[in-house]
Formats: sequence, structure tokens, C-alpha cells
Amino acid sequence: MERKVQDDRQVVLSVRDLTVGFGDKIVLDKLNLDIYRGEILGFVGASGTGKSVLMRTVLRLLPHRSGTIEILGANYETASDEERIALDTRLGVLFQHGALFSALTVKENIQLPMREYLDLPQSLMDELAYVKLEMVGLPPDAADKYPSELSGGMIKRAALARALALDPDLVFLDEPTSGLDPIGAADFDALIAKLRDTLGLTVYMVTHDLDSLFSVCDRIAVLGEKRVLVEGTLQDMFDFDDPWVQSYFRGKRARSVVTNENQPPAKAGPTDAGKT
Ligand SMILES: Nc1ncnc2c1ncn2[C@@H]1O[C@H](COP(=O)(O)OP(=O)(O)OP(=O)(O)O)[C@@H](O)[C@H]1O
Repeated sequence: MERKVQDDRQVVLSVRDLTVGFGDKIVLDKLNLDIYRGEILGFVGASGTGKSVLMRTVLRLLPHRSGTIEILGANYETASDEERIALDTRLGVLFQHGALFSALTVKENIQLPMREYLDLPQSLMDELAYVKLEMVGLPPDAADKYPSELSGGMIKRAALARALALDPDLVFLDEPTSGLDPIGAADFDALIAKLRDTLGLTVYMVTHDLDSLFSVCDRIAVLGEKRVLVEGTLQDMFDFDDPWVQSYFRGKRARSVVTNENQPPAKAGPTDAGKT
């Protein structure tokens, strides 16, 4: 059962006291994080703070030393094999750089999760692949192309179509707009927001893209000092007294993307957005 918090939001991902390390090096130390149904959570932090490690740990691609991870009300560690498989089908992942299989066409890439988890006739899988392509704004003729024949933006969309193959509840996006030009990135952000609105998706998005954070994320979590330093709205970021957070959200780079709607209150702050 998914836990409900006081204000009735449903927690779909709950991480408690999570510790992850490699050898002597602790990367995440007793980290806590909640994600609520239907939100787009933007996850930021300086380079090397452990954003990818956290995402990979949540997806069980990396082991953790202690702590608990509950996804959609289930705990992988105590779940039966059947429950784990059922849970896997409710998660979609878009890895950095798309990570499509280069020897497979777009259609075959989208059908991979269907082949792994469902027993469907080829004709139905073909139909579904075209539906997913349309969802992400790709033309039908992209289906038979190979990744090498696609632009960077099309690869991201094809990878998103694959992440949506099993109609997931929760999708993990690792830097989905990296490598896209600003217009392509803004279009991709708009697509993610549309899919959240139409499909009711919950989105966990690791990003360095301030435009994405300012335009489509409902909440933001900042990773630092091996834990979530602060989570909340953009306003909470503006108000949080930490040099990196202040530099990131009030620095020069941030000021170039703020709009009247999300303007931070005037305050003498650092002048540079800092390295991400
Ligand atoms: N398999 C691994 N073995 C050893 N150390 C690792 C491994 N994976 C990650 N690390 C270390 O964990 C730390 C966090 O890495 P991670 O890739 O999660 O950072 P990040 O916040 O995603 O960085 P970036 O924004 O640059 O992608 C780094 O110091 C990295 O070297």
C-alpha cells in the first residue's frame, strides 16, 4: 500500500536512511527522499555528488549498505519474485545519452521491454510501438530507422518511447535534455509535462538544466554532503541558506532563465551560478 502523507499526497518513492559506498568511500549517507504521485521532481547537485548513484541504487543496479527503498508501496528486498517483476513493469527509465541498442531499429528498441515482460503477438506489439511513437511526437517512419539515422532529439524521444513501453507509473530520466539545443530541450520539457498531465506519470528527473527546473519541475531536491540538502519548491531553493544552492539558483546563469513568475526575491547573493 502506498503511504499517504498528511495533505493526502501519495508517496510513490520513499527512501529512508540510504547508505551507499564503494570500498572506503561513502557516496550517500543516511539519505532520505520522498516523491509524490503525479509530480515532476527535479534532482540536482554538483558533479560527483551521487545523483546517478542514487538513481541506479533505487533501480537496483547498485547495492546499498543500509536503509530502505519503497517504490509504489513495495520493498524489493522483501518482495517475492512475482511482485518484483510486477513492480519492474511499472517503472520506466531513460538513461543518459538515450542508451538505445544500435543494432535494433527504433521499433525493436521500443518492443524490447514488451518482449521481456509481456507475451503479446507481434502485430499488437507493432501497433503499440506506433502508439508510443506518436505519444513522444515521432513520425511513424521513425519506427524502422536505426539510432544512427536519428538526430539527438529524436534519439531522446525514441528512448522515452521505450521507457513508456509498459505504461509505467513512475519514470526515471537521467539528464534528458543534455546535448539538446535550447529549443529542442524546451520541446522535450513540454513533452514531459504533457505526458505527466495526460498519463498521470510521476517523474524523477536528474538534470543540470536550469530551464527544466524553472519551467516543468513541481519540486526540486538538491543532493550535497551525501544526502538531500534541501527539497521543495523553487522558492524554497531561493530561501535555503547554503552557498552552493544560493550560487546555483541565484547566480548569473539562473538569472538569465528566471521569468517574472519564478523571480527570486531581491537579495544580495553570489554572482556566479557555480560549477554543476
Ligand atoms: N561503480 C563505481 N565504483 C566506484 N565509484 C563510483 C562508482 N560509481 C560512481 N562512483 C563514484 O561515486 C561518486 C558519485 O558519482 P555519480 O556518477 O553518482 O555523480 P553525479 O552526481 O551523477 O555526477 P554528474 O553530475 O557528473 O553526472 C563519484 O565520486 C564517482 O566516482
